[in-house]
Amino acid sequence: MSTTRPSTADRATVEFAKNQGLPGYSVELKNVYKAFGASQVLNGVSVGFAENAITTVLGPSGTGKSVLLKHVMGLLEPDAGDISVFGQDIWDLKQKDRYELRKRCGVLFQDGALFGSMNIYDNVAFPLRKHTDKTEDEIHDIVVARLREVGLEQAASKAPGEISGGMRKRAGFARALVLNPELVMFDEPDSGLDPVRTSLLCDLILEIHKHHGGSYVVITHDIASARKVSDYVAVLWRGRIVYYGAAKEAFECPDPFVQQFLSGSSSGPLGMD
Ligand SMILES: Nc1ncnc2c1ncn2[C@@H]1O[C@H](COP(=O)(O)OP(=O)(O)OP(=O)(O)O)[C@@H](O)[C@H]1O
Repeated sequence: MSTTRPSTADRATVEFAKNQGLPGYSVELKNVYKAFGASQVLNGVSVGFAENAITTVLGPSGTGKSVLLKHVMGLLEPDAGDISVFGQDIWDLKQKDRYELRKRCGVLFQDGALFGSMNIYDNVAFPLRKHTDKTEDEIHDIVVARLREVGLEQAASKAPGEISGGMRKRAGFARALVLNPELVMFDEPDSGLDPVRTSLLCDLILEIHKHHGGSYVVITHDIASARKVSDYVAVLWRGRIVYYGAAKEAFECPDPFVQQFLSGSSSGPLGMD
């Protein structure tokens, strides 16, 4: 008897994960569509991001990876489709509740998105001062611990402009972690870093994930980073998830597009368009 291989869309659903005895998903997108004017960027995206695991969303430049991330953050509203975070449909929530939900999520933007007018310590302390009633002593302990974790204890008093791009990313990572988020999203953490610093940042992501757990979503087009950090891989192309699976399987996937993309080859269905 032949068994039918489940489709990418099936494999990325909560129901499938439950049936397979796999962990559930912190985030689930079902048939999400988004256009900007005539440009259809998300064209029926269905994918889940597993609890307590690192999922990488890979895809060529301009394919909508950052747009996808902004939908998960509730920063962009889909034209159609459902987005649930921690089991709650974010667009069914009142704005106040969506805001509360967002506090359970940390984001590391491409450039760290630090406030240029604040030193590194104050940047990392900012979410604690804004969203909690903690005393300055309590905030101090948390900020110092987080800065130590990312190797920036000595840079606490520096301005973002006085440290390197890699250090800014690490500071952004420390800030993304201060509220103990259950979901952390990384928008191209490797952009602008040389291969050695990219590899070190990947080590840091793995180490901190091992220590704190949670659901991590890494958006990138860097295959080496994906190989290093991923438990699961989702490949986004032309507004759809064309592949979803365990990282080990992904790199052996026979699909010509996935193979071309994951091997970085110039021959295959993916061109410059
Ligand atoms: N707010 C917006 N208004 C109009 N178009 C947008 C907006 N945000 C994104 N786009 C368009 O959506 C498309 C996808 O952009 P996105 O930044 O998500 O790509 P990406 O896959 O993250 O690319 P890269 O890997 O190069 O960062 C692009 O054509 C972009 O111009």
